[in-house]
Amino acid sequence: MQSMIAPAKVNLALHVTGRRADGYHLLDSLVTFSRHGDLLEVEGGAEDDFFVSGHFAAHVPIGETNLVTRARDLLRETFGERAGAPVHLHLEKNLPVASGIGGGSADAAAALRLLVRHWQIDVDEVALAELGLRLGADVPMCLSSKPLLARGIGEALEELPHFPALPLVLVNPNIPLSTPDVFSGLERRDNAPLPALDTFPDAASAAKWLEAARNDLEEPACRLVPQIRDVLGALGEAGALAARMSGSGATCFGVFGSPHKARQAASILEARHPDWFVLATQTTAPEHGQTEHSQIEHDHAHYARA
Ligand SMILES: C[C@@](CO)(OP(=O)(O)O)[C@H](O)COP(=O)(O)OP(=O)(O)OC[C@H]1O[C@@H](n2ccc(N)nc2=O)[C@H](O)[C@@H]1O
Ligand SMILES: Nc1ncnc2c1ncn2[C@@H]1O[C@H](COP(=O)(O)OP(=O)(O)O)[C@@H](O)[C@H]1O
Repeated sequence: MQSMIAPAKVNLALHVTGRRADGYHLLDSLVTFSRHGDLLEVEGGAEDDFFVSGHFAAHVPIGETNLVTRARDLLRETFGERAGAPVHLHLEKNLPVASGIGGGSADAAAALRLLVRHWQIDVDEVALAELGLRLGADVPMCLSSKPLLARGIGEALEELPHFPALPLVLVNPNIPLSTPDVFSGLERRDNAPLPALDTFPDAASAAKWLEAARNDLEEPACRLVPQIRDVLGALGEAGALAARMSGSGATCFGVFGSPHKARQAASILEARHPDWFVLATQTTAPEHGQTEHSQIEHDHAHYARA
């Protein structure tokens, strides 16, 4: 059996800078990945099957739209016989679904990596990213899972080799948000790109830089789910140096000065808001991309009572 973490993606900043003729938006986004995520396991079997467990399993679509089985089928379509042997796939769904932290995209990226390894298919990183893009705009960045700048529709990636690991608290009010609905609500699509990136020696300097950056999707997302403002306010009250929404929401993150402060804030938020998803975590350093993840971290995750 082989397994891999599918880490949560956090858009620390996301500027919408234009729109392509096909309707996809042009982005300029600073993206990091968390130590926590879903877990995907693969092993050979007599026939294909796919099983989902974990706190958010009930929210995962099973069938043709699932991004894990779509990744498997895309590899079969592309590599034929070489990807022929049946596989058992098990997804432990720990991240909220449709929540702006790319859980489905991360699952797809983990499935591509694990299956390519399982079937011993020789495919280079560029070709794998091209396959990933066919599953979703966020899949190439999830294949990297390192701190990076994402441009184009999210597929033009520039890794940031010196980005620090940031202590974060992720909070979701347990309300799913549809990505296309949030993009549709944008009032402006020609916003300025990200401010110039500095070197960030620590969390405080990253939080300072965030003051001059935005998530342009925050406004339309808040119109659809006003509780996002409550989440941002609660993160601020719990001591976050900066608090923003990730992706198309509704998950927000707070940046904290130390892992200890992040855990303390998560405990406060859990006590005050037992119906929210709260997770104290840390972003991965540049030397820890998806290929190096081996073990999921379950500690300090608080899942709202269903
Ligand atoms: C907004 C972001 C930011 O990282 O994250 P999430 O909120 O999904 O986590 C991504 O751009 C989401 O990427 P992903 O979720 O893979 O998008 P896709 O499946 O390719 O597209 C879903 C829909 O989102 C819209 N879309 C997506 C990406 C993009 N650059 N422009 C868009 O307009 C389109 O309406 C598209 O039909
Ligand atoms: N393995 C999966 N996990 C989560 N969502 C999935 C998966 N496969 C398909 N989906 C679909 O993808 C959509 C986006 O989910 P997700 O990637 O969690 O959103 P976001 O990128 O906004 O965090 C969901 O509405 C869900 O129906």
